[in-house]
This record gives sequence, C-alpha cells and structure tokens, in this order.
Amino acid sequence: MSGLAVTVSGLTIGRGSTAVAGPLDLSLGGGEALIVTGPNGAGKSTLLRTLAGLLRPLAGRITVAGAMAPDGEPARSLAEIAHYVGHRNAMKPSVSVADNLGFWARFLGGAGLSADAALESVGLPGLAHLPFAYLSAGQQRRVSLARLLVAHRPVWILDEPTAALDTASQARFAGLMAGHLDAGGSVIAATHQPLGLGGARELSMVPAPAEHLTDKGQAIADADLAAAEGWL
Ligand SMILES: Nc1ncnc2c1ncn2[C@@H]1O[C@H](COP(=O)(O)OP(=O)(O)OP(=O)(O)O)[C@@H](O)[C@H]1O
Repeated sequence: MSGLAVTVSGLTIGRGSTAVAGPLDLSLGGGEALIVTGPNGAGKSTLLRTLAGLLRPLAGRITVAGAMAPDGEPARSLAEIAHYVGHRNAMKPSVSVADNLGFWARFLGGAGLSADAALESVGLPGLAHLPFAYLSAGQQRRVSLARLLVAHRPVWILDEPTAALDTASQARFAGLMAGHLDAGGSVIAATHQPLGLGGARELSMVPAPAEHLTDKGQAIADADLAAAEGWL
C-alpha cells in the first residue's frame, strides 16, 4: 500500500453547472494526510463529495495508482478505494448499531474489524444491540466513524469528522487516524477544528465571489433542484 498515489489535476468542482472552486491540483501518497480548511461556503464539502465520486467534476481529473480495489483488480477510481464520511451519519435510525455496521461492511466489501471490535475502537463497547436512534449525537458520530474500521479502504475522506465529539473521543479518533496513516493509508479531511494530525498538509480554500455563484439570469433547472433536494 505504500505505493498509493492520489493525483488531482486541473479539478474544477461545482454544484450543477456552477463552478464553486478550481482549478485545483494536488497529490497525496500513502501515509499522508491533507486537511481542507476555509470559511463556510468555500467548497470543502463540494471538494470531498467530488473526490468520493458523489459529484461529477466540472473539469479536470482524479487518478489513483498503487492500490487494489475490493474486487482484487488495480483500482480504477478514487471512489472505489475510499471511505466517505459526510456531515450525515448515513445510518438507519430504527436499525441496531450492529446491523447498521453489518450493512456497511457488506456494502463496502473487503476485510475489516467485527462490529464489536470497531465499536470498542471508538470507545462504544456494549451498545451494538441498541437502535441507532437511541444513541446521543456524539455516540452516533462515533458509530459512523466505526464504519471506517469494519471495511478496510486505504483513503479516508472525512467531512467534519469530529463534530459533536467530546475531547476524549476527538483524541481517540486522532489515534485511529494516526494508525491508519502508519499503515500506509491516506486521510483527506475538511475541518474547522484541529484534528491532532501532526505533519498534515493543508489546502486552504477561499469562497468564490458571490456574483460568481449567483445565477446569471438563468432559472434553476427543475432537474438541478430535484437533484439538490435529494441531498437536503
Ligand atoms: N446541493 C447544493 N446545490 C447547490 N449549491 C450548493 C449545494 N450545496 C452547496 N452549495 C453551494 O456550494 C458552495 C460551497 O458549499 P460547500 O458545502 O462545499 O462549502 P463548505 O466549505 O463545505 O462549507 P461549510 O464550512 O459551511 O460546511 C456554497 O456556495 C453553497 O451554497
């Protein structure tokens, strides 16, 4: 895994057909972390969702080398070797913690810790049988982060991963990220608060000028609105 290389070249990111930032160029290898910073609306989430394959780039390329996909073939895209943990926890509220993690392990494929071991790693032993909705906001976030451990993927793409975490949980998660980097993985994280990753590189994003983002006399297409509402 030490040969892992993620390369982003000339990447313009956007929502619908509206550019939010770019062109961006960056490269990241195994064992390296990139912290994405910038004020609200600068495009951090848009960048992470684009890297995770959830939004199409308006221009440019994202390439990977030196990693195997879950199907045993050399990875063709960053999305297939990356975990994405967004603002939302992506867990079903009425389903137990164990079954939620079991779903993600099957969906993502590949080897990983058992649900119990992953919960232990995020400091939540003994909660596996509870419906996800019974957990506190910080506990729910920690279950969502346990997803990173139940299926191995070399690149962790994390949007505000420690929001809602108490100080001890932030430190525990910093340790998990450090372990992932030591094992040759990579971390790309957007954050407004320090993540405790010494030596991480930083990409500082600046908001696009307001006139750039507002529509220039064009109505928002129904299709764009429907697509946006899917994520609201
Ligand atoms: N679903 C969407 N449809 C259209 N525009 C969007 C959508 N989501 C975000 N935007 C716009 O894209 C721009 C970048 O938003 P983004 O969420 O990437 O910023 P951010 O840096 O992650 O902000 P924050 O720090 O508040 O999380 C903003 O101008 C925002 O209004």
